[in-house]
Amino acid sequence: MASSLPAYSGYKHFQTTSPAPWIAHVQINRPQKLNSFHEEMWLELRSLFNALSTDSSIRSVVLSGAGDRAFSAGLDVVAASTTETLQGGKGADVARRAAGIRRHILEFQECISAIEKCEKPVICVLHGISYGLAVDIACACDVRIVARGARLAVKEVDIGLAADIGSLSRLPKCVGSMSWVKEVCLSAREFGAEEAERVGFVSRVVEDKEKGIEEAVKLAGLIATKSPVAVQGTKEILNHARDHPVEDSLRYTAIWNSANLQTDDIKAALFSTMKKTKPEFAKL
Ligand SMILES: CC/C=C\C=C\CC(=O)SCCNC(=O)CCNC(=O)[C@H](O)C(C)(C)COP(=O)(O)OP(=O)(O)OC[C@H]1O[C@@H](n2cnc3c(N)ncnc32)[C@H](O)[C@@H]1OP(=O)(O)O
Repeated sequence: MASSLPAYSGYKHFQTTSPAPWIAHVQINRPQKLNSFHEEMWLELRSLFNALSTDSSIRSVVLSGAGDRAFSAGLDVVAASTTETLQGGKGADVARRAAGIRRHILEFQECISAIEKCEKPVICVLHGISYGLAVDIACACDVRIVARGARLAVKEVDIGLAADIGSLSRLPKCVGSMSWVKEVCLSAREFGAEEAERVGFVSRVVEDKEKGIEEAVKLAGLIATKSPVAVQGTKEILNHARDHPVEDSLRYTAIWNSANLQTDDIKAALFSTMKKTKPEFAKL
């Protein structure tokens, strides 16, 4: 039975509970519209993940979508069609209109990047419809689990735009084949759970959403038993390594660990290994 997390009860479109110590389970909570996102939601998403990032009582996060039908159907296309940005922007000339639109896109990108920047590992469970913005979000997560029967698509070309909130930037870094990335991004064709696993986009396929959440919570629980200094450092260094040459990554790692090797957690972990006990680590 999950317990409530009062600090996160004020979010209108996300329900956050704690299924086990140190773990937050965030659910996108707009199932009647297949968890499609309007602006208030992505602003809430940023605020929520920024808060989780520095919450020392949380060590790992699970992200899923409420309802049986969708992780998310992506951008709320009804709300979006009336926004200034998709109506061509406001301003006296093209430069001023472009500046407004650019700022809007950058802010939207930042909201999704809040998941990647969250200091705690984020595991997402994709089920049902996972279109467009859902893939942008999944790409920003650290681990992806998918339920059999899921229908994923980098849908943006179907609504007339080049994806601009992260899929085109992150998907090539999540999977090995640029040919496959181009195929799904250029065509917006759907792909399923098995294909997502075959190309390496997800690390496992599970029977259904419930099983996915169960496995995600179990994985989040295992991560939470480790030193938070080690876990948060590992996320930071892996994300840095993804975007930099090996030489730069090695230098960054050395600098990062010149502080973090001084942690008490190493002594505690080594002691527990020798004594065959479970280490306890202070909050971070
Ligand atoms: C600046 C740009 C930045 C970011 C861009 C992101 C791009 C994207 O996310 S692209 C993807 C956009 N999403 C879509 O194109 C999906 C649109 N929806 C559908 O095609 C269908 O709803 C479906 C997902 C195939 C499911 O069809 P069906 O099983 O027939 O269910 P529905 O009755 O259509 O849906 C139930 C209910 O949800 C509402 N809804 C579904 N998707 C959206 C959506 N994306 N935006 C807003 N509302 C959505 C749908 O209208 C229904 O609502 P009712 O009130 O029951 O009518």
